[in-house]
Amino acid sequence: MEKTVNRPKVKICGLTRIEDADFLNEAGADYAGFVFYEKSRRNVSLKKAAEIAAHLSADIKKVAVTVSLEPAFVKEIETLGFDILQVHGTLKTEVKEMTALPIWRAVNISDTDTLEELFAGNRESIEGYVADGAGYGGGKPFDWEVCSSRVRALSKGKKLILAGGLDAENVRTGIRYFHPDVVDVSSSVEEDGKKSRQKIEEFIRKVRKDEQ
Ligand SMILES: O=C(O)c1ccccc1NCC(=O)[C@H](O)[C@H](O)COP(=O)(O)O
Repeated sequence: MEKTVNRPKVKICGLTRIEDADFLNEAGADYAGFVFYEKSRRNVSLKKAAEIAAHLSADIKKVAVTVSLEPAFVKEIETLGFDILQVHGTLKTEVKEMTALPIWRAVNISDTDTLEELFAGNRESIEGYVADGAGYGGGKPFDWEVCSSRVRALSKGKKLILAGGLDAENVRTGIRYFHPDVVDVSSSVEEDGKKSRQKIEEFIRKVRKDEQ
């Protein structure tokens, strides 16, 4: 018998095609992530992101996923109607000061010894922490066993978004470890580098499966 845990919302990250929006609508995702990072294979232009976003159901929140976001880019993201700014790398002071959008601070965990440092600072200006694996959208989990209680404590009072190598097989374990508000996935819901309708549906089904 599985112990009852909270049912988190689901973010599907790295949309690159209009049909990806259809997949999220059909599967009932809660958040859609658009990657603005030139080095990523999931990078999209603002124009392309706007085109895809226009096909999303109104109740799916749009997350702009960025790395060391430049202040000059913030207004453009706001103009396109994004709901949340997700910032990996450095969170610049000017960015915090200039936007009213909720900020999700991503912490890419590679060295568990430095976990506390990753969560340090910026606390008052952020809405949530994305606890993510090493690399950007790398599809690898961090050490849940070593980190879960510390991550829960460090993110207390903020939203916790669990990311990094989640898939339909491990997501319920991740939920039990972290009790996240949101689970965030990209790599495992792809087939040949493209989002897969079937994998997205399967992932969301697993997250929302009734507890027994
Ligand atoms: O996905 C990317 O290419 C990416 C590039 C730059 C910054 C962040 C990126 N993805 C970050 C995410 O939103 C999450 O880490 C992602 O959904 C989890 O990815 P995965 O481990 O592949 O499931």
